[in-house]
Amino acid sequence: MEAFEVTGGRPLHGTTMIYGAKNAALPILAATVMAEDVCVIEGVPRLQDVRVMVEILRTLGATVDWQEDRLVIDPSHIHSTDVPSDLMRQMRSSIFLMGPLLARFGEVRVSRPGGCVIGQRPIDYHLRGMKELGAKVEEAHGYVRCSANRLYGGHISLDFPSVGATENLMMAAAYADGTTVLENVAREPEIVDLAVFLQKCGAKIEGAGEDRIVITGVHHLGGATHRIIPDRIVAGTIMIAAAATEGDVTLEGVVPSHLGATILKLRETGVQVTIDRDIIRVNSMSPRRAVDIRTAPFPGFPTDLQAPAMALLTTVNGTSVIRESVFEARFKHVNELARMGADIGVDLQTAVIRGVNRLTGADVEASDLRGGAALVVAGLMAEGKTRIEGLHHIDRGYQQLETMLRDLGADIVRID
Ligand SMILES: CC(=O)N[C@H]1[C@@H](OP(=O)(O)OP(=O)(O)OC[C@H]2O[C@@H](n3ccc(=O)[nH]c3=O)[C@H](O)[C@@H]2O)O[C@H](CO)[C@@H](O)[C@@H]1O
Ligand SMILES: C=C(OP(=O)(O)O)C(=O)O
Repeated sequence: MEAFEVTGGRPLHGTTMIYGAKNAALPILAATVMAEDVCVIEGVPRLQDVRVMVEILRTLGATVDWQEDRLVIDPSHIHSTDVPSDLMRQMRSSIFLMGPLLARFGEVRVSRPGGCVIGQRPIDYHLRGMKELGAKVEEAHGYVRCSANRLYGGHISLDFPSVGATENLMMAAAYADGTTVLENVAREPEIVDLAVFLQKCGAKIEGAGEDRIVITGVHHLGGATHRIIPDRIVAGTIMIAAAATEGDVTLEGVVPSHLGATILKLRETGVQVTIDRDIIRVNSMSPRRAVDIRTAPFPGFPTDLQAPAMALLTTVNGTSVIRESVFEARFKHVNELARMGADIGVDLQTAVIRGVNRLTGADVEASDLRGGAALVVAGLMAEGKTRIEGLHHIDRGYQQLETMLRDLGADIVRID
């Protein structure tokens, strides 16, 4: 079994370039099945989830070729609308095939998606939305089949601004007859990126990035060339790791406005963060302070950075409180951080972190993607050696995290 071996205590120093966002690339790759011509998607990160999405597209009949960091996708020979359940199980983002396949081909068959186990993660908003657009939804034997001769514009208001449901419904509505109004939708930058890609293909979408999106359906989407936005969660993870190791790191190729809440919180802890166009520098030479964090949909503090932020807070002076308001079970990293000497109490969705003098290296296991990243941050801070198992979770969302960190001076190796 693969593991990371991290010897802590080395401040991160240097410059790193941030690659394309997993959470933007995955819905955009799924959306290419709606195009009638070749699409070129640039800046695609080489991650496990992307490999699974490529395999799904190929299984459906698309031609997909890697050219450096580019994916060239020809969807013109898609012959199946049935996403195999072994691929569905491998990641949450497989659900993004539902809207595009249904809209373009009139039917889709999927099973419940897999992904990080951080809560129940139902797909009821997705299904209710598809029904609102005129689809027949049948669930049996663990499969969901949606069908419709044509989808029709509708008025849908989400109970919670779900990122995935916003994206799935926006894609479906792009190909429906008439106008769709989506309300109480998510405003994440990845939603804007998906809308920009769809617009390049010919879709008519207004309001992406706000809480109300209006889509006027079209009957043809062409191909397009599109570059994926930089990964704000990877950037945030590196910023937190720099702060946690009292380092000095410059990130290039970022969009600082995507990281507003993260920058504010880091500054509140006493870390110096400077911004110059698409460059962020994190300098953390002085002692840090405890802070309280509440995760929330964008522009709030991202739930995907909750675990790495918790690792950082384990050794700051005072007591920090983290409230996880997006997912009901996203504290699995707490027990592993405790093995390393962290003092954290959890009550439902609230964690109270009492700062300790230092963490000590231990054998720990990642049980989800960002929880895994938190253990890496903790390992970089800890005295001695930390061995982190469960790398398949981390590899879902970080492109060779160990190489990126080693280039910044960390002592981290992947061992078998
Ligand atoms: C591939 C991708 O982009 N993943 C991101 C996406 O996940 P994902 O799109 O799965 O997250 P959602 O925004 O949909 O989930 C938010 C909350 O809504 C609930 N919910 C969602 C859909 C639904 O049909 N019913 C329902 O109850 C979920 O259980 C959760 O409690 O947004 C999350 C919240 O920012 C991030 O942590 C994930 O990294
Ligand atoms: C939870 C995440 O991913 P997914 O939605 O793909 O499980 C994540 O990226 O942190």
